[in-house]
Amino acid sequence: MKKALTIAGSDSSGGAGIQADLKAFAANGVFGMSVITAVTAQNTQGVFAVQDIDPAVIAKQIEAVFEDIAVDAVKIGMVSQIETIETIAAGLKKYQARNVVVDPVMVSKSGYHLLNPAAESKLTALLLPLATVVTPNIPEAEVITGMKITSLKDMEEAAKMIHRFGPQNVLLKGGHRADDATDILFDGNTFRYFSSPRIATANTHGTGCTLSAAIAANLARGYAVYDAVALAKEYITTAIAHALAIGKGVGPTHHFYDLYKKAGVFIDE
Ligand SMILES: Nc1ncnc2c1ncn2[C@@H]1O[C@H](COP(=O)(O)OP(=O)(O)O)[C@@H](O)[C@H]1O
Ligand SMILES: Cc1ncc(COP(=O)(O)O)c(N)n1
Repeated sequence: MKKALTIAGSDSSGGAGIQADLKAFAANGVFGMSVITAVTAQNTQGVFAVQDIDPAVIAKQIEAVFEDIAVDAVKIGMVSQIETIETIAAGLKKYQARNVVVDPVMVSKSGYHLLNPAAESKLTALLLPLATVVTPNIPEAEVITGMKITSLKDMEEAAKMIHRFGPQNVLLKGGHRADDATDILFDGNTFRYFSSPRIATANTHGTGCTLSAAIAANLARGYAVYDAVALAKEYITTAIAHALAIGKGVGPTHHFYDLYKKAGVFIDE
């Protein structure tokens, strides 16, 4: 079985972060492992506290995994602080990690800064060059590029600018626009579009985490980047279409819809 590692923050409500990644790994057929960068006290309504993990302990988690197990892909999510980013970059280089998907998580849907704004340029400088695919949403792409993004043309322009920071591929997600949910993949030469109708739902907690983890799982299984993204886009669309109205706020995506359906489990219980 292929093995994927998530390096990210814990979401106590299970909808985003490490928890979403491990569910997406399992549902996409890979063995999931985790390096926890921060513990958040979070639910569908907001983020209430964050404890960043000591960088020495992050380094040890990375070491414990890579010294023992062959890692087929890595997904990076919430990275909190400058020292966290430096530690992760050093670890990925030391172990020559491959199939690295960087989700440049900055601000939660509830408006909480999961990345210290002082660390934004560090993330761009140290993690983007190590990425096989970087997956910014529109607000993150605006921070990375400094440009305002409204149209698909703007998204293409921003993807080009982000590519100059060194990732092999940029997947600029269009979830935050009003139109169809169109994501753009740029490999330095060609733009490819992944589109789905916008699903009318309030429950989109963890969509970015889920998508990037599914891409990492597909890369671990040997899919080329385009196919890994195409399959992950199908996965996230199904997961959003059947998102769960859990909690009082923005509910999580449904990771096991297809499996539950096959098993005859009453999925909306
Ligand atoms: N309402 C929606 N309907 C269909 N797809 C969506 C919807 N919202 C987001 N997506 C898709 O979910 C994925 C995550 O996108 P986005 O919400 O932009 O990321 P993030 O969670 O990082 O803010 C993308 O593929 C995006 O197109
Ligand atoms: C620990 C953690 N990591 C990431 C996110 C972003 O979630 P989203 O995918 O909804 O933007 C989050 N809310 N919490």
